[in-house]
Amino acid sequence: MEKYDAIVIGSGQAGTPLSKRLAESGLKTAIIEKRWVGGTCVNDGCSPTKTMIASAKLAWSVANSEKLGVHVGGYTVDFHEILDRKNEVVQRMRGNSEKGIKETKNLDLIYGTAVFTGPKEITVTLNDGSEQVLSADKFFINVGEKPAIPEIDGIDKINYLTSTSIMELEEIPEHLAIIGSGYIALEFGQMFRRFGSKVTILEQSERILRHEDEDIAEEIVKILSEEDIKIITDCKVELIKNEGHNINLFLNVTEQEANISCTHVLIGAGRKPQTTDLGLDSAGVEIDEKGYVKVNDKLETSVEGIYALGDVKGGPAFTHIAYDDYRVIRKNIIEKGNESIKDRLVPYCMFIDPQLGRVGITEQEAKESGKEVLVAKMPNSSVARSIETGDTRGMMKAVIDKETGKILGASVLAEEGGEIVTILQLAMMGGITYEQLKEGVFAHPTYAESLNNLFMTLDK
Ligand SMILES: Cc1cc2nc3c(=O)[nH]c(=O)nc-3n(C[C@H](O)[C@H](O)[C@H](O)COP(=O)(O)OP(=O)(O)OC[C@H]3O[C@@H](n4cnc5c(N)ncnc54)[C@H](O)[C@@H]3O)c2cc1C
Ligand SMILES: NC(=O)c1ccc[n+]([C@@H]2O[C@H](COP(=O)([O-])OP(=O)(O)OC[C@H]3O[C@@H](n4cnc5c(N)ncnc54)[C@H](O)[C@@H]3O)[C@@H](O)[C@H]2O)c1
Repeated sequence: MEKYDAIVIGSGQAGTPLSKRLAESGLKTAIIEKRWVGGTCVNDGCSPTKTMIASAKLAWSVANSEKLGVHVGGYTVDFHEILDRKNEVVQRMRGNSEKGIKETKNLDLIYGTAVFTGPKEITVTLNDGSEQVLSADKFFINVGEKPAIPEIDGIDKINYLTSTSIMELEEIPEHLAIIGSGYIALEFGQMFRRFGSKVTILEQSERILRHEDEDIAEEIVKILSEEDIKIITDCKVELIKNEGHNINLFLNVTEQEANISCTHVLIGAGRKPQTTDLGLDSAGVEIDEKGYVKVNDKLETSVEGIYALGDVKGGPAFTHIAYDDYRVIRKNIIEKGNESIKDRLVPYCMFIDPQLGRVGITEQEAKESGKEVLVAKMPNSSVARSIETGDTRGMMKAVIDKETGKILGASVLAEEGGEIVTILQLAMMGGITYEQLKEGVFAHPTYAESLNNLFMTLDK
């Protein structure tokens, strides 16, 4: 048995930088990865999707160029070239991460699948089939999530796609039906519609994006409908069947039976933690009823010296949150600090077009909490920059503490909504009030300048 000071399981967005810092601090460290360095974000998530979304956006811009007086005389989408570019981006990022690990002194990168086989002991089945038993004083679990497959009659008999396998398709689907209407459904749905697929989105709840404000969700439905994306809500997929080259989905839509025939089915119904085969019982690490590792606000598990970071601990599943988990652990363990994940801001951006940038609380959350708030709201048709660029889809809104004037949250559905909301996040971090933003001098005509106008709506 080989003994380490620290072992990181999973080379995701938290595990990779953490393993390097642990090793640099003088600890003999190993990082175990069963697949590829970089985890979901680099290999199956953020980077490949956003690379492909850039192609989809360009296709849409070309298709709509006449509105701005530019006539291009037709265009074609070469899916293979799009995939080649995506693969090149992914391989470059993965390669850089792997190189960084390999060049770090005191750090061993072991390719294999780790399973706890005792307290502070793991067995790694290496990719050549052999086994290694390793022990360490400290373990860091960063194994992430994988797509959750809903229990639907017949689902195992069809060749369904997940967010991972859809990026390896050889052809653009003729008709893509998507089960679910979250980030994965909406980002891939709009992307493939722009590549030429017919797209139908099937959501079991009464509306899409229930955690967002209703007006924001309605605006998104309107935008996607304008691109001929069909969204069916209140819909239960009861049975799925192959029918020749097609796949038939039998639906119960608001208690009416309906039927859809499509060529491909994408599952975008959430993700689940990769803890089932991790042997956490042998280590005594507690999980919740959904399989997420239970942690406190310092990311400590139920066993001293074992920590969990990133998606596997549940809660918001984003790359920047996994990375911030790394920061908390680094501060506490290497720099002897006293950091916590409690009350940290959780910004995010859904990369549909226009983007939905979000931070802090929504109007509906403010109402539920009974807090006295002001809500500033403005359509992008009032934004000079949007009018000039010819894209007035979407809206901006901010929730403000009535007593202090400080911003509590914001939703920006706009071109570069992710960047615009970050300005509001900075205001939240610095305690800047909405009145200061209303009177601030910002370069004309930028999206940032429209924040003057957003907060001026409160004068009326
Ligand atoms: C399609 C898609 C698009 C996304 N887009 C965005 C986005 O735009 N912005 C954003 O912030 N987030 C996005 N996300 C979410 C983001 O990818 C994740 O939140 C982030 O990657 C989580 O990182 P992590 O460190 O928790 O784990 P992961 O990155 O999932 O890494 C876990 C690693 O552990 C390895 N592993 C698992 N079990 C074992 C084991 N037993 N032994 C050894 N290794 C193991 C896995 O192979 C994997 O490499 C997206 C996700 C998906 C699926
Ligand atoms: N831009 C980003 O940051 C980004 C992009 C993609 C993915 N992600 C991450 O990946 C995670 C997973 O994304 P996701 O879109 O799969 O999950 P999600 O939780 O965002 O949405 C899943 C949706 O599927 C619906 N659903 C579940 N079962 C269903 C069924 N049987 N029939 C119909 N609808 C059903 C749910 O009601 C929900 O609306 C997200 O939580 C997010 O953290 C982030």
